[in-house]
Amino acid sequence: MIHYNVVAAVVCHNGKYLCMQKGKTKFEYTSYKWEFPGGKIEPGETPQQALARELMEEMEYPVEVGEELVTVNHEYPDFSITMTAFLCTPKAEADGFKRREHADSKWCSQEELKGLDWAAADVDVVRILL
Ligand SMILES: Nc1nc2c([nH]c(=O)n2[C@@H]2O[C@H](COP(=O)(O)OP(=O)(O)OP(=O)(O)O)[C@@H](O)[C@H]2O)c(=O)[nH]1
Repeated sequence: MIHYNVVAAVVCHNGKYLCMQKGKTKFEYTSYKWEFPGGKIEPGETPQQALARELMEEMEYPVEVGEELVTVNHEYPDFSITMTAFLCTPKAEADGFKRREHADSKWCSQEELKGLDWAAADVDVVRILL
C-alpha cells in the first residue's frame, strides 16, 4: 500500500485552533473532512521545513513551527500515512491567511473542536488538544 509522510500544523492564536475543511476529493472518506493544514514531506526537507512550505503554498501563511505534539499512523483503505503534528503560531508579520485549497476554515475553541467531522487520522491529534 502506498505510504505518505505527512506534517500537520496545529496553529494556535488567541486560544483558538485553526481548522481547515477539505473540498471534494478522490476518496469519499476524506471528502469534506476537517484537517489541520499541511501536506506531504518532500525529499530533502525536514518536517519543519515541509510544514512552513505547505502553509505558504496553500495559504500564504507564515508560521513559526514549534513543539512536536504527536505522531500518528493511520491506514485508509487506499493509502497509509504517518503524520506528525506540530504546534505553530502565526509569525508577527502574518496578516491572516488565504484559502487557496480548502473549502472552508474555522478558528475553534477546544470545545468546538469536538463538533467537527475530522479526517480519521486527525481524531488522535484532536484528542490530545482537549
Ligand atoms: N495536510 C493534512 N493532511 C492530512 C491530515 N489528515 C489526513 O488524513 N491527511 C491526509 O494526508 C495526506 C496529505 O496530503 P495533502 O494532499 O495535504 O498533501 P500535499 O499538499 O502534499 O498534496 P499533493 O500530493 O496534492 O501535492 C492526504 O491524503 C490527506 O487526506 C491533516 O490533518 N492535514
